[in-house]
Amino acid sequence: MSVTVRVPAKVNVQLAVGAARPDGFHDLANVFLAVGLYDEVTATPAGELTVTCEGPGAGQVPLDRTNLAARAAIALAARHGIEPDVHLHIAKDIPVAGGMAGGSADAAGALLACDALWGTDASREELLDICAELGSDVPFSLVGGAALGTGRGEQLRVLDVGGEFHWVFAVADGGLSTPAVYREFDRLNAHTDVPEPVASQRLLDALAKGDVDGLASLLPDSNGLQPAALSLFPELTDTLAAGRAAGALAALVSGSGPTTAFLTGDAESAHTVAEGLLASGTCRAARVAASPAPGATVVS
Ligand SMILES: C[C@](O)(CO)[C@H](O)COP(=O)(O)OP(=O)(O)OC[C@H]1O[C@@H](n2ccc(N)nc2=O)[C@H](O)[C@@H]1O
Ligand SMILES: Nc1ncnc2c1ncn2[C@@H]1O[C@H](COP(=O)(O)OP(=O)(O)OP(=O)(O)O)[C@@H](O)[C@H]1O
Repeated sequence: MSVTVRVPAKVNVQLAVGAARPDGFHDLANVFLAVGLYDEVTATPAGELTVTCEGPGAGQVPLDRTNLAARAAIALAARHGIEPDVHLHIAKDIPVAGGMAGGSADAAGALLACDALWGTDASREELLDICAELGSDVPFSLVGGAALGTGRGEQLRVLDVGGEFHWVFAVADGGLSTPAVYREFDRLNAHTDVPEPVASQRLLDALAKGDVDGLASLLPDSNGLQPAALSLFPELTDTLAAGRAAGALAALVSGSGPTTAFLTGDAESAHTVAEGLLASGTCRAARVAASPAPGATVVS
């Protein structure tokens, strides 16, 4: 018997970043929105813990116990006093090291798949606790939809979304390391009094109403990590400009980057913007996706 779980990618429609805390993390007001690009994680009984991965960028994904999906299986097994003897297969469609929480999605997917396979029957609360131990983005990958993440992003409040939003994601040539982007944020703000991060009520209202133009007007300044990502990856400025020129309502760096996100008016304009981005030669691939998307879900 095998269990397969489908898990979405995310875009941060707001990422307000506070000053570095003593533990090195940053307090956030992180407005997560799940988007319809998915990884699938399949858990199958095995003699020992093994991981395989297929799909774009699979070569960059570690297949040992550092893989976030493997770490999720180990954490669940340890809590229940069993061995993590499972084969995890990851069918990857979320860009790797792209700021779209691909590794976090695999962790949430593996957790749910192993829980079903092993019959450990963990409560939602226990699953969310394990997710938070694995990484700041992992709880949201489990929950999906839209949520405000505070603390380091792991404390979630579910948000209302009143309509569909249509996106294009431009995949860059190369990746960015999340810790490196936060370090660059610290360097750029070394002489600044960084304010407490707060969620924008106007942005939450736009999400709740499904107000595409309202959301578009707020996105250009909504990602506090964008200056750091652009400083480390200056070519992204050209990608953002190309997407705007192709008709996107708004353009921003997705999370820590280097994937860039473009909000469009409808599904048809998303395809037009994707074509324009590809033709511009400023990205490696352009993916169309709608939001909100459901969180980690058992599909078979
Ligand atoms: C950029 C985002 O993707 C936005 O959602 C997240 O904040 C990153 O979440 P993540 O990849 O799950 O990050 P974690 O695995 O928890 O942490 C990786 C590293 O990112 C930095 N980090 C992460 C989250 C946070 N609130 N402050 C940080 O400074 C720390 O250097 C940390 O060592
Ligand atoms: N299951 C996994 N899938 C992808 N990368 C993984 C996985 N497990 C560990 N990693 C490592 O994590 C790094 C970051 O990958 P990931 O795709 O999660 O980045 P990201 O989408 O930028 O993350 P985030 O948006 O949460 O900051 C990779 O370079 C890889 O070395």
